[in-house]
Amino acid sequence: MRIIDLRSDTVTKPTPAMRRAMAEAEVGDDVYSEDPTVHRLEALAAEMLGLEAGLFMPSGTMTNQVALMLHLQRGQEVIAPKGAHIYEYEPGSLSVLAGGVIRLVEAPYGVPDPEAVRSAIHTSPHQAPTGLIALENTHNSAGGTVVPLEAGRAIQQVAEEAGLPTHLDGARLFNAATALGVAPAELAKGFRTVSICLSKGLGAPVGSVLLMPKDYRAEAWRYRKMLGGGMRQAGVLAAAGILALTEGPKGLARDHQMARALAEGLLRMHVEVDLNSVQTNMVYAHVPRAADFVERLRQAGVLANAMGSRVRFVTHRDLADEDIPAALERIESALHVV
Ligand SMILES: Cc1ncc(COP(=O)(O)O)c(CN[C@H](C(=O)O)[C@H](C)O)c1O
Repeated sequence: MRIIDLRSDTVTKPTPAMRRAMAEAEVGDDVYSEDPTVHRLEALAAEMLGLEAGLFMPSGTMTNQVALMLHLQRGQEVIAPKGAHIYEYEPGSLSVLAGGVIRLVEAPYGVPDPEAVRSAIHTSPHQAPTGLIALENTHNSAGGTVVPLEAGRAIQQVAEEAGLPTHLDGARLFNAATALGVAPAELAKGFRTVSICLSKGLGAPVGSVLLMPKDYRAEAWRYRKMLGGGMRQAGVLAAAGILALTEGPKGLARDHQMARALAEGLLRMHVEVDLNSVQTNMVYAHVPRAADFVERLRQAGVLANAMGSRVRFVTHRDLADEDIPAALERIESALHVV
C-alpha cells in the first residue's frame, strides 16, 4: 500500500534535477567563504527578497535563532503572534541562545492586531524591555494562514514608531506570496531580517537563508559559527537550494489546491475544519483524541501529525494527484474505527 505522507512539507525529497545539480555543484570551503554555489544561492535569495545580504544555514530554526541573537540583548523581549514557531517549536532556544523572553499577543489567523502589539511594548523599567517585533508568514499553527500586505505594514508602522526592528519568520513566505498573488519581496519589504526555508514546500533537502542588511552579516556569520552552522563544501546543498528558489514556487498553487480539496472532503465527513484557515498548504482538523486518531491513520497508510488537540495535514509537491482522494477514503475508514 502506498503510504500517503501528510505530516509536513519538510518531507519533500530532492527532484532528479536537484540531485544532478548537487552532484555537479562547484564547491569550496564555505567557512573560508570559498564556495561559489553558496554565494550564488545567498545572492539569489537576497535579490528575490529585496534585502541586501543572505546567509545560508542548515535549518529554519537556526536562521530564526541567529536573527533573535542579532536583535536582542540579554533580558530583552520579543513580541510575537500567539502560536509562533519561535515559541512553540524551537525548544526554548530564544532564552538559551539570545537570552531573551517572549510576549505572545493574540493573533486571529496568525495576524496580530496592531494596537495589541503597540500595547504589548514595554516601557516601564520594571519590565523586560521590548527589543523586537516578530511575525510569521505563513503562520503555521494558525493553519498556514497568510499575513496580508497591509496587515504586515501596519505592524511595521507600530515597530517604527517605537524604534523597534522587525523579524519575519518566512519559513513558508513563498506559500504566502502564491496565495496572495504578490511577489515574495513585497511581503519581505520593511522587515529588518527575514528567514526563508528552502527545505519545505520549495523542495530542497536541507537549508534556510537568513536575509538581512549587509552590515549585519559579519555578526550573523559569527553566531552561525558559534552554533556549529559553519559548513564546508555546502555548495552541494546550495545547488538544490537554487533550484528550490527558481523552480519550487511553481508548484505551490497545486499544494494549496490539494489542501483545499482535503479540507472540503473532511467537512463532508463532518470533521471539524475551519475552512477560513485553509489558505495555503495546511489543514488543521479538530478530532477527539487526536493522537489516537493519528495512530489509526498510520495503520491505514496516512501519516499526519497530532498538534495538541488538533490533527495537522500538510500537502506538498511529492503527493500524487490521486493521493488526496485516497487519503480521504482512508481517513473516513479510520474515523469509524472505534
Ligand atoms: C513557521 C516555521 N518556522 C521555522 C521552522 C523551522 O524550520 P526547520 O528548523 O525545521 O528547518 C518551521 C518548521 N516547522 C516544522 C513543520 O511545520 O513541520 C515543525 C513544526 O518544526 C516552521 O514551520
